[in-house]
Amino acid sequence: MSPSSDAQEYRDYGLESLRNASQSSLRTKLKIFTDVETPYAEFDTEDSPDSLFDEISPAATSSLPAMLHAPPIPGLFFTPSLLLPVQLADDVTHFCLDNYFNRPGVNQIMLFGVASSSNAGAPLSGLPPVLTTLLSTVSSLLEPTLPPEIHALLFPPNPTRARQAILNLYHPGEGIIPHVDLLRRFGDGIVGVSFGSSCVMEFARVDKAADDAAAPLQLFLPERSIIVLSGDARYAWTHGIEKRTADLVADAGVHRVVQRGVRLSITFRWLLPGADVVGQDD
Ligand SMILES: O=C(O)CCC(=O)C(=O)O
Ligand SMILES: [Fe+2]
Repeated sequence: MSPSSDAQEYRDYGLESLRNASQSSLRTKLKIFTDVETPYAEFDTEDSPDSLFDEISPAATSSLPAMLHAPPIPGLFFTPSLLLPVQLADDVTHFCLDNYFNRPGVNQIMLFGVASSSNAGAPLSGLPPVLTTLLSTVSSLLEPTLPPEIHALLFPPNPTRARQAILNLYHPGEGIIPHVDLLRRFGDGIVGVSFGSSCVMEFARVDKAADDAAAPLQLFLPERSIIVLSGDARYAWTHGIEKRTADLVADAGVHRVVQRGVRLSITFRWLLPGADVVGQDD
């Protein structure tokens, strides 16, 4: 599927109601544009399509158990056994909680890293060192499991685009409405890491008339796991997380209930040209 305008995106993917949901519950977002030369922070309480969180509405589990393995969605890559080292996951979690989620009500942070124009070979800079370490570890972990072109899409040797890291903090009972990441703002190749708690991510066809549009596919994301969305998984399927306090998982034929704890996710996305202008919110 080729990217279309955001207007169509809202119509087709239900993001209008997502916007409304976030308007009724303005949450404080801290938007930090990081750049080695000119770091600064901007507090932003405006609504934007990045505010996808739901209010707490605890429910039990869904009736359908989630899978432990990647559902057959082209461009979705997930290896359940591929986990970040515990020490790095702890370091990232503590750094983020201490530095970004240390004020009440903040549950979403956006950080931006840019390629250094003077040193094309340097890693993307501007992100805090713990996140550049995270990126390089994720790159090494994923390399043997991903098709080379997908690895190169996510981790090009000489990045030319700015990278956004969006940090989302979920308490049990919170979720994120099914959505396609903004088409005009973000490019192809998205990588997400879970910290602190597992959750179940649901995928649904954007095209409701498609043969496989019947029921959303549910994937269990353990803490420290890594998920990659590209191609159809990025453009032709929505992803979301149900507001639940626990998830039902099918594990070798046995159904398990997995309680949710506080989950931090870090999602890296490429900003499209022009989308890195400060304050531009579509
Ligand atoms: O929490 C997650 O893993 C998903 C976050 C997400 O989809 C987003 O911020 O667009
Ligand atoms: Fe998303």
